[in-house]
Amino acid sequence: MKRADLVIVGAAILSEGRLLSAQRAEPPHMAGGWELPGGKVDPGESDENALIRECHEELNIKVSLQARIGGDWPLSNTTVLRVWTAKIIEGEPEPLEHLALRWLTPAELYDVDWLPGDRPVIEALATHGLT
Ligand SMILES: Nc1nc2c([nH]c(=O)n2[C@H]2C[C@H](O)[C@@H](COP(=O)(O)OP(=O)(O)OP(=O)(O)O)O2)c(=O)[nH]1
Repeated sequence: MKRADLVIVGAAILSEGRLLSAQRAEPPHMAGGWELPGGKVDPGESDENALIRECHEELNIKVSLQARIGGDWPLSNTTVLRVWTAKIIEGEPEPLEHLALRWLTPAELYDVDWLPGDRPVIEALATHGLT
């Protein structure tokens, strides 16, 4: 099996039993879809540091990572998504690079239009519980 060329890291940020979802602003074919905050791991950077950096750049918060959810979630033939649950240790999330942010309770988990690659992850998170 081919190793993934590109690793995307995503944060399932949890607070008071809710999950933070973020609405993509670009590219045009993904704009409006909802995702977990995160992004590409830079060369030489650890997955964990990339995720902490992305949360700061995108949301202006400091997070601490908790549990890995699953393994490599495929996004395409060459890209995988790796997900950690996270807690906010400083700041209030601001949509610096997203169209909107929304906190979802367990009952609201499927109220947003998740990007296709995220849907199995959201199911795993529902099983994990939003704590
Ligand atoms: N961050 C994030 N990206 C996701 C998720 N699901 C999913 O399919 N993607 C896709 C969207 C993008 O094609 C890619 C992430 O790229 P990005 O553009 O967010 O990464 P980045 O912040 O490092 O961006 P840039 O420096 O290239 O602008 O992964 C998800 O839950 N979170």
